[in-house]
Formats: sequence, C-alpha cells, structure tokens
Amino acid sequence: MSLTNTTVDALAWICLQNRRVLCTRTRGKDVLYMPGGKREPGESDWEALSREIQEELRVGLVANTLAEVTVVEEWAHGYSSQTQVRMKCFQASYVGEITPSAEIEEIAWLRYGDSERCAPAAQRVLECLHARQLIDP
Ligand SMILES: Nc1nc2c([nH]c(=O)n2[C@H]2C[C@H](O)[C@@H](COP(=O)(O)OP(=O)(O)OP(=O)(O)O)O2)c(=O)[nH]1
Repeated sequence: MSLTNTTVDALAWICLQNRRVLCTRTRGKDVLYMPGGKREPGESDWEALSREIQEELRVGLVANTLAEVTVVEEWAHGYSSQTQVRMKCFQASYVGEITPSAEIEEIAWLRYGDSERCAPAAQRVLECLHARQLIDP
C-alpha cells in the first residue's frame, strides 16, 4: 500500500432471518450497507459494534453471543479512491425490536441476488454468506 492509502476500521452486524440478511441505507446514500460503522479510538469490537447497532437500529446486541463471521477488505464507499475499508463482521443475538433510527432511511432483507444494491464491502459479505449457504440465491 502506498503512503497515500488509508483504511477505515469498521465493524458490521450480520443479522440473518429467513435466509436473508439485514442491510441498511443511510439517509442521502444510494446504496445499502451492512449495519455497523467505524470504531472510535480505544473501543473494543464489542463496544463499537453494540454502540453502532443501538444507534442505527435501536436494539441491544447480547454480549456473550458475539461470533466473528468474516473480515472483508474493499474500497470504501463514499470516500476517495485511495481509501479502503476493513470490515470485521459478527453475528450476535439481539434484544428489542429492530426500529430504524432517524439516520436510516431504509432497511432491507437481502438475498444474494440483491447484491448490486449494496456497497462493495457489503457485496463481499453477501458472497461469503452465499458460499456458506446462509442466504438464498
Ligand atoms: N457499516 C458499513 N460501512 C461501510 C460499508 N461499506 C463501506 O464502504 N463502508 C464504509 C463507509 C462508511 O462510511 C464507513 C463506516 O461506516 P459509518 O460511516 O456508518 O460509520 P460512522 O457511523 O462512524 O460514520 P460517521 O457518520 O461518523 O462518518 O465504512 C458497509 O457495508 N457497512
């Protein structure tokens, strides 16, 4: 990597239901993301992910159910062409009812065939879930 490259350190929640995965679209964006976001300085995976999911979807993740699924590296959506995202993805049980917050304009339950609606990093996640037969074609 050249010195001008930077990497966004992000966490994502893999929420599966009926062989589809939950994705979100932030207000003003034109593509879907895996729910989650950037780590703040000093936060653990758990702290960053549970905070982001509470902020976006108003549910609480259950700490002892956190299980890493994959790490994807891709060009970061919405950044300059030099910027990549490294997104660590976890499954976890949740409590509460999924309720998009004001910043989320849309939630969608996607199967693999819906990939083109997603940012590149989320597309890599859908590929992984499809390869493991966790979502429908
Ligand atoms: N959560 C998430 N982020 C993604 C995906 N694809 C992708 O390029 N990113 C990049 C762009 C996002 O701006 C960045 C981190 O997510 P975020 O911007 O929602 O994090 P944040 O809530 O802390 O953001 P901010 O409003 O403070 O800038 O990672 C994806 O599928 N999910």
